[in-house]
Amino acid sequence: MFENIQKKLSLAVKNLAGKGKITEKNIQDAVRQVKMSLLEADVNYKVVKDFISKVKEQALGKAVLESLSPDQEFIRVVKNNLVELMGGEKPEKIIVSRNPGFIMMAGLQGSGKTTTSAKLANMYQKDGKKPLLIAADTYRPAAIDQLEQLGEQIGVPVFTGDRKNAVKIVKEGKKYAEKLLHDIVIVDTAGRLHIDEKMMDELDQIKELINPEEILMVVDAMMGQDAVNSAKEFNSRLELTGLIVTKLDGDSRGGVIISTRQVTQKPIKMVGVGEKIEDIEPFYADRYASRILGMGDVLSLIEKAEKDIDQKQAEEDAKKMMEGKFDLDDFLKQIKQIRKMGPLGKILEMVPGMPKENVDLSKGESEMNKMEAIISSMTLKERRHPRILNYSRKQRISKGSGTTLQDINRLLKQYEQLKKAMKQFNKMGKKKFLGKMPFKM
Ligand SMILES: Nc1nc2c(ncn2[C@@H]2O[C@H](COP(=O)(O)OP(=O)(O)OP(=O)(O)O)[C@@H](O)[C@H]2O)c(=O)[nH]1
Repeated sequence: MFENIQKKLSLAVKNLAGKGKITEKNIQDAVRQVKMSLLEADVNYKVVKDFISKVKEQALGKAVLESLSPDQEFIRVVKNNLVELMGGEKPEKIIVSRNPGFIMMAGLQGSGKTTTSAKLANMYQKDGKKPLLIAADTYRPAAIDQLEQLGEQIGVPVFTGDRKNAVKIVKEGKKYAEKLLHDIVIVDTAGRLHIDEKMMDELDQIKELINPEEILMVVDAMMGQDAVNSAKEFNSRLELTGLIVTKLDGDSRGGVIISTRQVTQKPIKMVGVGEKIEDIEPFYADRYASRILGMGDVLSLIEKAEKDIDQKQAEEDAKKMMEGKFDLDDFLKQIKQIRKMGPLGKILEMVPGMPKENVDLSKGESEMNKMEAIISSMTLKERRHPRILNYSRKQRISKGSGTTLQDINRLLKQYEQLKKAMKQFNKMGKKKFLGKMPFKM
């Protein structure tokens, strides 16, 4: 699946590798390839156009993350936008809150509607619910037999009524469900090869009758632009609540996911990934974006890089601190890092072995503000070598930071004490060090 898109994109970004930064000129080719790939995957032209201009704007304006190369950065931007295009990172759930709650299934013939109805029933049954299937696809009589067989296979009852009049079947099925206390009712409606007025009329009547919480259109991923057009029509007539895209396991072009979502503005709630009854899963836009881009390794690397930058820095700083090698610049970085985590006092409580009494960092936010202001007013040289801080330098800093000379001296004292304490801590090992402390941990 998605192979075409993957190959094209791989080629396009390969040409970006080795370039120093992202410019209009060097992404031209990659942008064109992304555009072609999406168009070839049957994504609607207008959707592609908007997508491309957004990606371009973001990629160009962006400072490349330190640990990423421009090609990786470009993929990152494309991926983030793809995820957004497909509805964001969180999968949207099918919501059934009433008792019984009705799910109405709609879609063209052969889209996988009957199979998907059974898959859903099976899913709910496994979840401890008591589902009922209503077979209202009278247009293709074999569909009723098919649903009966599937129902038997999964042990979920199937209401078939007189097998002739869909509206009547649903009406009786509803009563049946209420009587037998089924909590979720899934109605398999008729499909046609093409949308026609008679079918839509029937769907309207069924909708009126059951007032469904979910109206899900089943769309075949292999159907390309036809699927998109029919989704648009179904939605304008029935007001869908979501889509289920089937056959994503096959050789389909994944563009249907993007286009149907865009054209209807309705979420993809589930996807069908095989013919077996268990082959249904929630839709994770994130995963599909990765699959579309076909760069699993690069993408996980990018994600890791994003997370690691802070982490690596923190580890390096911590190591420096433990060795007593940190300067005031590191001290400032630590303060900033700590501030991100929350109130200082709380954090210090969590640090075992922190010499709270000797180094009084726990005076709270205002103290931290002062510290930050003081160090920020120093030159880099002063931060690296605090020993050069003579009276006139301190006076300048005091003015610049709006603090007193005492504040500055206190900070320097604390810094020296912490440095000493850390060195000692590192040399002795935690156990011995704590034994020397005037308080118990
Ligand atoms: N590979 C694959 N096949 C699927 C999937 N979902 C459904 N199918 C197959 O698609 C074919 C058509 O599915 P049906 O459920 O009969 O289609 P339908 O939409 O109910 O068709 P009508 O009842 O005629 O409207 C069947 O052979 C299913 O096994 C899927 O996610 N992956």
